[in-house]
Amino acid sequence: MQYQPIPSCTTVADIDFTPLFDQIAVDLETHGVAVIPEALPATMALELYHYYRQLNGELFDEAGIGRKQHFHHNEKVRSDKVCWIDGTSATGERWLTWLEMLKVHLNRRLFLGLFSVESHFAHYQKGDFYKRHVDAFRGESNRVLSLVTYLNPQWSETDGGQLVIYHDKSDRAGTKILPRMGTMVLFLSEVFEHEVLPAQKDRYSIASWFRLNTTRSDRADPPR
Ligand SMILES: O=C(O)CCC(=O)C(=O)O
Ligand SMILES: [Fe+2]
Repeated sequence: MQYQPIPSCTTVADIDFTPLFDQIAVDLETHGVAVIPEALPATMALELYHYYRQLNGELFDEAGIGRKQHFHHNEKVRSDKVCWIDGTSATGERWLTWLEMLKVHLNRRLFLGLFSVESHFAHYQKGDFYKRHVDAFRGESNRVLSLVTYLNPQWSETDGGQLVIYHDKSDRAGTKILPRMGTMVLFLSEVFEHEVLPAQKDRYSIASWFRLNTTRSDRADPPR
């Protein structure tokens, strides 16, 4: 189905996100995973898509693996390029505000104790992939909840680039999701292994992680 933008007279402030946030909460509570097509309103999705595309790779880095002193690049595992989203652009700021609203809602509904969120725009070029992995290792990281939002106006099976979510260690087939504009996928970061199959054309997405607070009085723990 073609992605239908909502009328341009509608602004994000007019949109009631409660039904979407409720659906996310129910799906996470029931399955630990939520897959919601056309979740992000077109006004927001298109703004993010156009803003990060027009940067033309400026501010983008090769994606890495691990955090802090364990951080390294490994193009055998992943080959996409990423741009961390911060509040220095109006677009980035609006996106972070939206994530904050979702965080507050999920904390109220599910008592997850989510404290902060980090988010990057990712560009996979033809042939790029991300091998099977988890976003957080039990006890080692404070990433609790992963959210991937897709920003591709046209995408079909033959374009590859599916996200595959594996339900347990022995699951070989997984559930495949096409990275279509507005689709959101959420899952518990420590629980679900997943991978991105090689994309056959440019693939755009935003990955976000909600984190617990591990700040101690003697050690600050900034988002990344
Ligand atoms: O883009 C996707 O579908 C998932 C990306 C991912 O797994 C990650 O960045 O950790
Ligand atoms: Fe991941």
